[in-house]
Amino acid sequence: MTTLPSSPTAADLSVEHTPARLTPDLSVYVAGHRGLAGSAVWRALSKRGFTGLIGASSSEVDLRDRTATMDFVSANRPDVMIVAAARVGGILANDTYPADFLSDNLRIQVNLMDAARQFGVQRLLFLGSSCIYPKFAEQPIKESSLLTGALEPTNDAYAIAKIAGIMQVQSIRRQFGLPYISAMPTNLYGQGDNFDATNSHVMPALIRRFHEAKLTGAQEVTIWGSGTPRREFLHVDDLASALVFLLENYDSPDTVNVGTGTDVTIRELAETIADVVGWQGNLRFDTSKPDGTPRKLLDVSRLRGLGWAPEVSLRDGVESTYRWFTSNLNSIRIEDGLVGLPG
Ligand SMILES: NC(=O)C1=CN([C@@H]2O[C@H](COP(=O)(O)OP(=O)(O)OC[C@H]3O[C@@H](n4cnc5c(N)ncnc54)[C@H](OP(=O)(O)O)[C@@H]3O)[C@@H](O)[C@H]2O)C=CC1
Ligand SMILES: C[C@H]1O[C@H](OP(=O)(O)OP(=O)(O)OC[C@H]2O[C@@H](n3cnc4c(=O)[nH]c(N)nc43)[C@H](O)[C@@H]2O)[C@@H](O)[C@@H](O)C1=O
Repeated sequence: MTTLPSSPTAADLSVEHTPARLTPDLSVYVAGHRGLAGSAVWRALSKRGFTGLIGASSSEVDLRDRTATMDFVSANRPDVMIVAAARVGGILANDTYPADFLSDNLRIQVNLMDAARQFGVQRLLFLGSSCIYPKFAEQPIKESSLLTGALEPTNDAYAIAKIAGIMQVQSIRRQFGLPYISAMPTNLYGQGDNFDATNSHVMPALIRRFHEAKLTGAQEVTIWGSGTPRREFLHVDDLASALVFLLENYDSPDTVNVGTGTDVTIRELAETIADVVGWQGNLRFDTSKPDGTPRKLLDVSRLRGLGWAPEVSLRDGVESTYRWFTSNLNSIRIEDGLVGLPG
């Protein structure tokens, strides 16, 4: 008679383990490797000598398609998977297309994580977002604030998809004992961002708008909302460094906030970008546009406690992003492709 190996108990799965080393001989599938976060992770792993990196564009493999996703993961059999593919956008895109944000993100992450489990992925990191926390969460927001209050309505559909992703990670750990983890980044920015005029996040939108105002000699630039909401901005190279760090050092069902621990008002951000771009004039606040959540500063003590800290200051990050933007005007990414912008 054969004896079946005993399944891990719930107690086994709730404890933190020491993760296996993330060595460069492992193959890593970076889902979403052409996006802001995924491309930064790809650069970080390449720098560390990983040669078995796997990626596919959405036109090659539409991750909303379950069969296509299963076939791709089955054919490539990655050791590690980073889930940085998602339908992503700024406040207006989230508010305008909630059905797409919910449906696309649920399908992408369910397909990827099911495929990971089925085809032997040893280690997985799922990326959520700080918008999963309640609109009026106590600041700075601890990971334990999850599901303690109502969400910000402009991005509640996207947030619910991301919360489902955290639960999928926890459920896979509980049922199958796999060391999958999730991380919740704050607002990101940097090279490779989406600079669409309408559907992007505030940082790329304002870099583009101030740049165009400088070129046209405009005396006034419009900022959406009141300018009073506070946001925390993390440079995407810092995000990539944090994610690699977590894959090497963290293994627990609890999600981890990834941020800088400091925030600024949107007015302060606009003033910084205007200064970096070299534009002077009047800021007009368009209060017909939504403000979104008044503040979402992450409590980053869990990640700091593990020994990781960000390196890029906001000023330096805006400067390097603007330098990258002006050096890549011929191929700037917008919502559905690449465009050339005036230089
Ligand atoms: N940007 C931010 O401020 C924040 C982002 N995050 C999270 O980080 C992750 C990455 O976001 P970010 O890099 O900014 O987003 P991007 O829009 O820059 O990149 C998303 C990537 O997902 C891929 N993708 C989208 N839909 C599909 C699909 N149907 N099939 C295959 N691939 C698809 C895109 O591929 P392709 O280019 O080939 O079309 C793209 O490379 C997301 O989970 C997001 O929620 C969290 C907090 C803040
Ligand atoms: C990362 C995060 O991103 C989104 O949430 P958000 O933090 O509100 O992100 P945002 O960058 O779009 O806006 C931040 C603030 O900036 C103001 N603002 C001014 N002028 C522009 C402007 O021109 N564009 C944009 N987008 N915002 C502007 C804007 O009114 C708001 O007060 C979520 O969808 C959510 O899903 C999510 O995860």
